Amino acid sequence: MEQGPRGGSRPAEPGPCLSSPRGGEQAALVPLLSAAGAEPGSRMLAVAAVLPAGGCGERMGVPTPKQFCPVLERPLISYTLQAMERACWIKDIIVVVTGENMEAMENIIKKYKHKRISLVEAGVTRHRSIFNGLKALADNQPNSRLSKPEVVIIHDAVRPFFEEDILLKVVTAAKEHGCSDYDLEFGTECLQLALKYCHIKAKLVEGSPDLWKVTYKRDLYAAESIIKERISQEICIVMDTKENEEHISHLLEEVLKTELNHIHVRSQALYNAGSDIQHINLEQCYNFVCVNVKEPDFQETQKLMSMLEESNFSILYSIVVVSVHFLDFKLSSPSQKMESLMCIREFAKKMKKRKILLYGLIINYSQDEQKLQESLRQGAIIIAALIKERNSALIGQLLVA
Ligand SMILES: Nc1ccn([C@@H]2O[C@H](COP(=O)(O)OP(=O)(O)OP(=O)(O)O)[C@@H](O)[C@H]2O)c(=O)n1
Ligand SMILES: O=P(O)(O)OC[C@@H](O)[C@@H](O)[C@@H](O)CO
Repeated sequence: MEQGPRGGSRPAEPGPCLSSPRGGEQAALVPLLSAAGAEPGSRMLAVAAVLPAGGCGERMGVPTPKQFCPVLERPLISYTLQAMERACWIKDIIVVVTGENMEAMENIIKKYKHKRISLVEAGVTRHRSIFNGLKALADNQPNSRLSKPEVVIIHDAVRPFFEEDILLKVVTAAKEHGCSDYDLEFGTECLQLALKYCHIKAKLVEGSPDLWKVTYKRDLYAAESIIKERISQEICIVMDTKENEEHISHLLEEVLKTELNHIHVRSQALYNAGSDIQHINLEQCYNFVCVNVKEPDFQETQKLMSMLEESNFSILYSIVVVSVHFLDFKLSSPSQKMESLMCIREFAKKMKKRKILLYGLIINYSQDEQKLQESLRQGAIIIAALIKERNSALIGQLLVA
């Protein structure tokens, strides 16, 4: 797949298809692709994808092939599958891996609950791997549950960042366009090969800068930064009070909104969420700030953590929970409060195994308005750093603002 224009910034989720494709030229294709949008009797375009993942990643210089290298503790290829699965109109996704990595790939599919995937054995070159993937989709395969598609998207398994709109553009181009001199001049070798050997008129579709390929070790760090940036965009403040009842939670929310540009912050009273915290999952929030106003210790945070644990939120990404406690430093010392919260350390270690990163934050609740604003601002900066860094070495620490 070639590069396409920038789409939304949210990562895709496996599971139910929540997004609906939009946009000018794509609109015409939507009824062809979406089962829900198809007119009775209209024919749906059959689309499949082949993801070559059979390379050894020599240029990366590490023993693990780059498609299996962990990024935020999850194999790179799982991010690519996650993005591909977002297009629910792609019927089959063929992943091409070497025989020796077949089992590892099966485990990844199981662990991260990827859907619509079939595995095929790789060839010695990328083109041969792709060819094997295509052969599996041909209509003459004995005992195959796969049906022959009209359009096949070929996408390197090591290009994890792309949106549904570029997939639609590529499929549209495959259906509608011919090949221009310009494409042949400035396109990739794949376009020339398609023309030379298959007499297929290829079309180059412009893509976003995010579509780059992970090739060298530094690219893994870049990928990690992009993912961290994306999952830091949503923060849910959870409090142990009814909404608007407690001034302090809302002050913190206001400061977070002004201090953390571009980040979407929203509040939720925990008692409202009840045991049904699943609806937050649908909006893909992986960051929680739990404000313990009424409870003397971190009972409210524990309640939230049990809910998160039960809901199995953390399959794809680790979740950051910042347990916030207010204290007037003039009336009692922060060290006393710290002592009463010491058990957070053991609890954080336990939660780490469930991919929940727990940190503690004590904020000075000064009666002096100016001081209070200052400590809230400092608190917001600490919260932002914890969420952006997702540093597991700092779990269970009690920070003071
Ligand atoms: N025999 C091969 C070689 C490559 N690929 C896949 O093609 C994509 C793009 O190729 P490239 O970046 O060159 O990957 P590697 O061959 O693994 O890297 P290197 O050239 O550094 O060894 C990767 O997803 C890779 O796994 C494949 O399926 N089969
Ligand atoms: O240039 P590199 O060897 O890094 O990339 C090889 C392929 O991934 C690349 O040629 C296709 O994706 C382009 O169609």
